[in-house]
Amino acid sequence: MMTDNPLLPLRDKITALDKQLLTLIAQRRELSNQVVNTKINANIPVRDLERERILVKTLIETGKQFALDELFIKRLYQVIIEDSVLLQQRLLQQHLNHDVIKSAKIAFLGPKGSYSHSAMRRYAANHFDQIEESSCSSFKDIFEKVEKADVDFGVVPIENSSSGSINEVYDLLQKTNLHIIGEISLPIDHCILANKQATLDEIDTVYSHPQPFQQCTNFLEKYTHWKIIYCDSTSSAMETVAKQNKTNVAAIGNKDGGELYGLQVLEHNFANQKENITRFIILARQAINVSDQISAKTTILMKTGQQAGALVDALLVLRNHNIAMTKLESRPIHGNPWEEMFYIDLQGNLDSIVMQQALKELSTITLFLKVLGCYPSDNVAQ
Ligand SMILES: C=C(O[C@@H]1C=C(C(=O)O)C=C[C@H]1O)C(=O)O
Repeated sequence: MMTDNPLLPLRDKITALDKQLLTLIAQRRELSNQVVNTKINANIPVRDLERERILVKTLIETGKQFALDELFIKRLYQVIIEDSVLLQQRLLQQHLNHDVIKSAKIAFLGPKGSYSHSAMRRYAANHFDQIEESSCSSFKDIFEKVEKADVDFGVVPIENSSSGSINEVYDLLQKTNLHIIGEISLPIDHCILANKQATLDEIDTVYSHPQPFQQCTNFLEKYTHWKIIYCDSTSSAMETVAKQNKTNVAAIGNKDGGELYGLQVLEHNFANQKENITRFIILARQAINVSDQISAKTTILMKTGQQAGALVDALLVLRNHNIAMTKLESRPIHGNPWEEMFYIDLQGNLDSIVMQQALKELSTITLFLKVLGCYPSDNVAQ
């Protein structure tokens, strides 16, 4: 005989409360939307860290009355405020660039189900009403499709918190005329994905893109008998495993992608760094303007002379203008052995007076200097 689930009445109440919570969050978002209009008219910066600090402090006090934990409230509002700030940044950017792009064609490393696909979808959801997805089999292919105007934008990974820079992408940036117009960071939870019925003990062959293998070396040391096979993307690895339909093969990729190919998760969250994050950049043929009311990043490419202290001299220019550097990367210049190209991510707007002055000074002491792009920073740390 069927018995009624005793949890049902309470679960119904929880569901009803959750609906109210979402309604309130949507109302809060709408207010944030109105706030940005006032900020545009009065030229006020989007971010107000002091207001955020006082707000969270007050909420923690209020939470105490309901026995709510301080850390819980901090985490909850970090997410809510981040969403609010990113929403305002996007609205401001649309206002400045007059570009509410309804429909866009975007290239990514595919097939569907790759991390690049997830990053592309997340970026697109916040920027366009409609998209046409263009799946590519290499990073080079993505660059070429944007350059040839086969697509409007390209999304490529640039660095990962476990394995570091994605050199192939840095090398392609050296030769392209494309501009970086945005960035998006995606938490990466690698999974061992196998066909139904398979168990971890049976696996002897693992397919994936070289990147996940690099990010999971500690975990892979436990399985030295696994044969490792490189693929164009994590999703093509999943596709291969699903097609073979055997119980001794597996792919490393993400859970959602695995579902798409009918694979089960045997193990997950095993990257060398527990917080495994990949930062992706968005490429376009045209540079964008970034509002001085939001936090911006400028990426430059430069080649210094080979004399002692040449790089230090260049970095001193940045320090003297109080420009913070969030990343410095160097890559060999093809055809010029032992010469290096430097990639620098700077905190600041390309159009600001300090940045313009710093770049002017840098151009006099470097052999080559190019701005790869200025774009809104997606880092909304509090
Ligand atoms: C909503 C505002 O914009 C930003 C977002 C905030 C929020 O979501 O609470 C608070 C301060 C600002 O950084 C505001 O200025 O009030």
